[in-house]
Amino acid sequence: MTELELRDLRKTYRSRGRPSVDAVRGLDLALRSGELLGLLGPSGCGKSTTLRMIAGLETVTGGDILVGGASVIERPAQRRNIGVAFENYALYPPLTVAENLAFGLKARKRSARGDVSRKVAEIAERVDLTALLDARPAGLSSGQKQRVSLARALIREPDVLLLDEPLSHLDAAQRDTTRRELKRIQKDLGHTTILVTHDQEEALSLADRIVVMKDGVIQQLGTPYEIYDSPANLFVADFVGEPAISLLPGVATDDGHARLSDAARIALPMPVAAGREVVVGIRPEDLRLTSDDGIAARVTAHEPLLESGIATLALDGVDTPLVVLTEPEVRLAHDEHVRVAADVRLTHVFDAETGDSLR
Ligand SMILES: Nc1ncnc2c1ncn2[C@@H]1O[C@H](COP(=O)(O)OP(=O)(O)OP(=O)(O)O)[C@@H](O)[C@H]1O
Repeated sequence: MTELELRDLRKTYRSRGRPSVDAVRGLDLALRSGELLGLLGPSGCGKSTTLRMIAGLETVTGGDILVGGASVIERPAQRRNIGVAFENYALYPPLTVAENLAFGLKARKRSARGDVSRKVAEIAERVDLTALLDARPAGLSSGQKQRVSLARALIREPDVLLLDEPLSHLDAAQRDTTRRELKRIQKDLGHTTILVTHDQEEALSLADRIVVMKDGVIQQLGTPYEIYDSPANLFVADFVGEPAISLLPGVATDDGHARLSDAARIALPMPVAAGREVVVGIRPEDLRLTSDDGIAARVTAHEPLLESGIATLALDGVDTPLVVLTEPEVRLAHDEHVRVAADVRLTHVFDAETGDSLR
């Protein structure tokens, strides 16, 4: 069963004296029951607007939102049964954790007092908050506040769960643990979930599928592997991956190469008509330094890190730098001459004009 569906969903902001903004331009999406979908994109691409329209906190300019097959756009937020955990927690400071959780429940329907405390205890157990039920928000860490915010969204047993940048205020260590907990809780309880984030690592590690958005338009929908291994266009290739993919402009030759400059050529993974302007994309981990074959390059920077190093190379006559992951023991000097080879099967090729993948 499809639990949540967006059909040609649109939002235009109009304010007097200012040009209108098409924040969301015809979104079509169907989430399977229990699926966690990551909505990923840069600031201003329309993620929050989409989330707010689903939650009923923003009016819809066009299109439809269906939960369990029924349209909800005519329903006010409190009648949609959609749980939202906001980035800024939105907890009530004078109330204890238990009271904050109970508030979420009472706001929606009159529940018997015993029922409320049972539900609070149950959900606190689920998200590991039992020991903190009497604490107030001011005394909690960011990770704990995040869990209260999540618990408050979950306590209403929503049909759909919306998570807005759930890990953005956490430090690196908390982020790792909270991410794992979030995944466990979401899979345990089986909520159909949309997670909004601009952090690709968050999306890649948590989501069953990812939607990459730009300027209110879906660029690609796929599993984390599909998005990473087969980016649909230059934007997705560039946005997903850290360190970023190197994108090198070139011209296809009649012997199956892309000419990047007079001195630098690279084998193309598939036939492209000679003379066609392309952009060759190579991820840092798909390149290796070699002693004999490959292209001649000069080292412009090398950061030797614990697990692997990051080298930035200049190719003769090519303006775009090439970023390569190096083995942990490798040390490279500035201006050192090296040779570098790409794994042809993992090289991406895009149409220089449209930006679309040619695979
Ligand atoms: N209330 C509003 N009035 C006018 N324009 C708005 C309003 N809210 C958002 N916008 C505009 O709509 C576009 C999408 O904004 P939105 O907040 O949905 O993006 P976002 O991807 O969530 O960004 P961020 O990650 O920074 O929150 C932006 O151009 C933004 O300036």
